[in-house]
Amino acid sequence: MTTTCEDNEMNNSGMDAFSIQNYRRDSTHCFYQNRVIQPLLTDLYQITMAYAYWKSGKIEDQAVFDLFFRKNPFHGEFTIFCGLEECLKFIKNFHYSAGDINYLKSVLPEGIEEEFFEYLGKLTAKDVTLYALDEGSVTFPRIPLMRLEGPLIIVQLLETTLLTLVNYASLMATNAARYRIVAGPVAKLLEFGLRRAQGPDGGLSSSKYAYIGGFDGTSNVLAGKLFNIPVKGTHAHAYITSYSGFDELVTRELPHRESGATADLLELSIEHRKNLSSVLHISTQEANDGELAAMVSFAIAFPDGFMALVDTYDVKRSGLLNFCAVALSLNDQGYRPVGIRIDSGDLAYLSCLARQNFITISEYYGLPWFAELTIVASNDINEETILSLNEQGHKIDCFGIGTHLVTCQKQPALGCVYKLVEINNQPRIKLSQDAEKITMPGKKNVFRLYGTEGWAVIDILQKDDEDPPEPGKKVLCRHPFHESKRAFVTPARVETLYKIWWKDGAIRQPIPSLEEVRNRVQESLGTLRQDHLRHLNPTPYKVAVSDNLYNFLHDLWLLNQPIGELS
Ligand SMILES: Nc1ncnc2c1ncn2[C@@H]1O[C@H](COP(=O)(O)OP(=O)(O)OP(=O)(O)O)[C@@H](O)[C@H]1O
Ligand SMILES: O=P(O)(O)OC[C@H]1O[C@H](OP(=O)(O)OP(=O)(O)O)[C@H](O)[C@@H]1O
Ligand SMILES: O=C(O)c1cccnc1
Ligand SMILES: [Mg+2]
Repeated sequence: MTTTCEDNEMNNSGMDAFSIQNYRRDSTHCFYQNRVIQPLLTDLYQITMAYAYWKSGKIEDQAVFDLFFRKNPFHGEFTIFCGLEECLKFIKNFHYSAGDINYLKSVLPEGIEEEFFEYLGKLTAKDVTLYALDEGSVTFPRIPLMRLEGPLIIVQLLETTLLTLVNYASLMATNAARYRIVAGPVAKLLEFGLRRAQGPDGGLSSSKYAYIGGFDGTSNVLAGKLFNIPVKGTHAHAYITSYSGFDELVTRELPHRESGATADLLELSIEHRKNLSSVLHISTQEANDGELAAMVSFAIAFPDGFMALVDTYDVKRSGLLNFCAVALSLNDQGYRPVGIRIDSGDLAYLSCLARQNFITISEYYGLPWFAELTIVASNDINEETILSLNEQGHKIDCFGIGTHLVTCQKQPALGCVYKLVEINNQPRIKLSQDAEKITMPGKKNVFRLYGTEGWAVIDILQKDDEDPPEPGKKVLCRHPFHESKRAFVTPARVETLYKIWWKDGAIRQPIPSLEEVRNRVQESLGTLRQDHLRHLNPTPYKVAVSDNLYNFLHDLWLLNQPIGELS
């Protein structure tokens, strides 16, 4: 299903997201565009180069650029490609306004010819062609995620913005996908990172790409509204600490869900707390009355969605006892509480303790659902914490994750680069002391070869004019730099990874919905063997070049590498 105007309007239930100042609705494709994404969101040197290209008569030059990265992030062996939809919106709307041109006149050195500004004012990306992988695909170092062809000046001018749109989106989706892998398919994952994100745009992007990468929802309300992502949340310690005793409770009554008969929820809870004290062998002496009052008031506000933070004073001696007392009172009034959140202490131990108490109560009171109450854990959780919790054994149903997820603390940037690989049909190569950094010259195509068991075996880059590999036919796959590293692969299936997304001034494929991209991530990861995905020392996935491309690359390398002289 692709996103249509109607879908968006329905999804947002008539809300006025379109009027939000910093987001605009694209007239044809009806998706939001952050207004910050515009041609001046670039590095000055792109515009300086544009002038120098223009001045030296390179207006008609045709260029090909590849956008790729050299190393998978987070010590992993895979990356999720994201950001394509944003790139397409940017390319589609690429145009310098009169205000942009005036600003550029004010910052560029004096003496720049007026005709250049006239040229810039008319510039669009209509002559650009964009090839790219599907958004949400798993990918690897050296695979060009995108290939851009078109007039040198415009394709050069796109560089920085495309990089900023792909780098963080892909890093974030990869990070989220890694959390999903360690948490397993069942645990719920909520993104709580807005307050710790790299500013408001970072916060919105992280919520979007965390969802795409496999999270179940976000606490970020605007992200929910703009991207139609499920929004979820509990409450903060402030809510609990805002009460210090029973007498601060203004409302105590809660009508029964069916009969409407009112009961004093505080009285019921105090009574249940007394009984629970002997059932759970916890003294009521140390249970905090302010905490109970806060929980009662929250339960009255949300009798159908009661979820309480239990670690404000002491999970074992206060929070759990108070929560269970209020939960039983809600049950008396015909409601089903939801669960607890633990935000400090030993999350393995406390979640097991909570689950044990829930089971005891469920058996004692004959309430099977009590054993199944949701346990949410938060507090500086990262991949390693989840792995460690898994080893220890825990009873957490849902992880709320902020700082480590959205700031990508383990690796704060994906190093995507944008390199010229061909100009006027002539290949270009960028040499480096470090062979791994040498660029792959020329227009290339990329294929994924699958084995008989359905796993992805290898990705192969070929020259654009080569015939694609065929199922059942042996393909020579070569390491791009090590002559002796070669293998024959007979694929059971061949996947062409590129599609043309933008050509002749129009988007050429249906834009997948957020849900489709999210599904694509899991489907794509599902084709990788487990050893590529494991946390510790994962096996690198092979990215090869065809024999033709190998020879082409090495011939050009020798041609361009000066021969040193020893004296
Ligand atoms: N069982 C566990 N195994 C591994 N790591 C855990 C476990 N329980 C909690 N953690 C992690 O340990 C860290 C504990 O943080 P910290 O030392 O600040 O303690 P805290 O419980 O938050 O303390 P405070 O009560 O003072 O806020 C957090 O990053 C948390 O995710
Ligand atoms: O820990 P994170 O992964 O970043 O998840 C988000 C955190 O945000 C909240 O804490 P808050 O800002 O209230 O402060 P705190 O860290 O002192 O609990 C919440 O209680 C989580 O602990
Ligand atoms: O809803 C929550 O529990 C929440 C939201 C943001 C940050 N920490 C927790
Ligand atoms: Mg915290």
